[in-house]
Amino acid sequence: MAPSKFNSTDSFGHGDAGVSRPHSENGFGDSLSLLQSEKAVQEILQQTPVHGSDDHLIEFSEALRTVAKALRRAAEGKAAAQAEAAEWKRRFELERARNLRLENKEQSFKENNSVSEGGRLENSTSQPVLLNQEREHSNRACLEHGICSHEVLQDAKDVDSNMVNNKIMKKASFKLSWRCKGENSDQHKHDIVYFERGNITTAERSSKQISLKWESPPQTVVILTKPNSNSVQILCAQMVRWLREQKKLNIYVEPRVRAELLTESSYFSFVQTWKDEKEILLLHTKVDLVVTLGGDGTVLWAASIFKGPVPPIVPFSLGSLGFMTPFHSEHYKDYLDSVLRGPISITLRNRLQCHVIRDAAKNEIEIEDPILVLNEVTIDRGISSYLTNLECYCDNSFVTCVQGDGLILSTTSGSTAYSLAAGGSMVHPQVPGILFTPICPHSLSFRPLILPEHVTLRVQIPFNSRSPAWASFDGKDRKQLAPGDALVCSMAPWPVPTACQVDSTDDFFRSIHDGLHWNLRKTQSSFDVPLDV
Ligand SMILES: NC(=O)c1ccc[n+]([C@@H]2O[C@H](COP(=O)([O-])OP(=O)(O)OC[C@H]3O[C@@H](n4cnc5c(N)ncnc54)[C@H](O)[C@@H]3O)[C@@H](O)[C@H]2O)c1
Ligand SMILES: Nc1ncnc2c1ncn2[C@@H]1O[C@H](COP(=O)(O)OP(=O)(O)OP(=O)(O)O)[C@@H](O)[C@H]1O
Repeated sequence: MAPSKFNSTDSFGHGDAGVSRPHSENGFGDSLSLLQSEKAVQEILQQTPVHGSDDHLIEFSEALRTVAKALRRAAEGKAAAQAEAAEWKRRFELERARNLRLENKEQSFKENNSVSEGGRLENSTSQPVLLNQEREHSNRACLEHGICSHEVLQDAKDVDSNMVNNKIMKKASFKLSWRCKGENSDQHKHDIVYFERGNITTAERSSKQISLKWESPPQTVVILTKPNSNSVQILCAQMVRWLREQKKLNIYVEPRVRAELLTESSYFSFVQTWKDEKEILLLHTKVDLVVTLGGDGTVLWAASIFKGPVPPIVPFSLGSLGFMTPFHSEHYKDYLDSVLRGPISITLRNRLQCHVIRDAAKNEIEIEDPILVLNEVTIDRGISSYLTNLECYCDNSFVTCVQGDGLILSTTSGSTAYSLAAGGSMVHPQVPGILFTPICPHSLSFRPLILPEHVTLRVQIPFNSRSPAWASFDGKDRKQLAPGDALVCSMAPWPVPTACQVDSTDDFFRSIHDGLHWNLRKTQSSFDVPLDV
């Protein structure tokens, strides 16, 4: 992301940018007064009908309209800057938390000479050095061999919560690399585009198949299940027992599921769970693998639990459609066996990060927490019978105004869900892009778009909108957007890695064939008589 644009309210590119100067220059004070002034100007314009003969009034009202436009742009600049400020703040806090964690970790290794049995953390005086070396080595490996290497996520201040049977639980490390079909060597070229002797050649493509290889065995699994289903409950109990007895894994489930298991038998008392939101936020530091039992909704649910990094997910299909659930539950032992052994193909499913920017909160530094979606964010008319009136911007360029039932901003994973029903294209989940799909637009020429992954989209509810709009996130958590509010949306830095049954492409085609019966048609019969060629 580009550096903060606090002083760039004049970069909307609509011609009269000079009007929206930084606050001290334009004489209007802060954005609050900007928007109040805009409202006041709009009111004057509405209350004062101008007749064809009033030349001065026409001139005056034109000038007022220009001022109103300039004020709106300044306010929009503020909304974008707020979103960006929040993003930088979040990054800063993440970085600070990471540094603190590393410092604590090294400190705690210095203090504890021999932390656990089993020789894992013996020779602790040399451990910090080793950790540094490991980290350096892994960083180098990351740069040399793949898109990302591993990170050992032992949170020092969470040592207690990560201790099971007096053993420190260390997250399993793994390496992700491109799997190059047909390429003999493991060599990777890192420049994405080559420019040699005047010829431009692409070398790396982000849509190559990604392979996950465990560098230490996974130890902890969380199983997430669809509620209100007997078959899911039965399978869950069998899987927990098998993973514990045959694979010696630590197992987490949701509090509801733990209660169900304990009602069945006290045997399941080893199963762990979490108490509150704070513990859920730490789940990714303890869990090596996520297993979902349900349909696509359960995968969406699993993704929504992880507000930051997501461990690899193995989605078992116990629903009716299952676009994102390629594993059949009958063969769960074979599948889990091979996943735990690795290497496995994975699909890195991008998520969208959505910020709701309230007009009413324009003076506050804090804005609402971002919401991450795996399928899509939808802005629609809710229960209102009026057309939506959504002003859309891509980075700082005006895109269009959506007048219709609403707009879907979808990931490529979500392209087979609501966006598809609204006429959007189906897109392979590893294609980096954001789908811009209108819902029942009241115009003959509004075709859906696919935009590059790096853009920031902003959907603004104008003050003259007849009614509020509603945003929903993966079909849930509806939020009202009042006139003046905006939704800012960009690609999140934390994708959802889902295990493939075969590979990303094979799984994708299988899902559209089996799930949608895509382009299924009786084969046309051949001619009965031989063709005269
Ligand atoms: N008109 C529509 O098609 C429509 C309307 C509302 C919501 N939805 C979709 O439902 C999703 C929420 O799913 P849920 O299971 O929690 O709700 P749900 O139980 O109402 O199921 C919605 C259906 O959408 C399917 N689905 C979900 N994600 C999919 C994907 N990525 N590809 C193909 N199909 C997918 C599910 O399998 C299910 O059959 C939303 O994110 C939205 O995409 C679709
Ligand atoms: N662990 C969970 N806790 C709460 N709600 C869940 C959980 N898992 C799934 N859900 C919700 O339950 C609903 C149904 O789940 P899911 O889509 O997986 O099942 P399904 O409808 O049988 O499958 P399909 O979507 O393939 O038809 C969804 O709305 C989903 O958000």
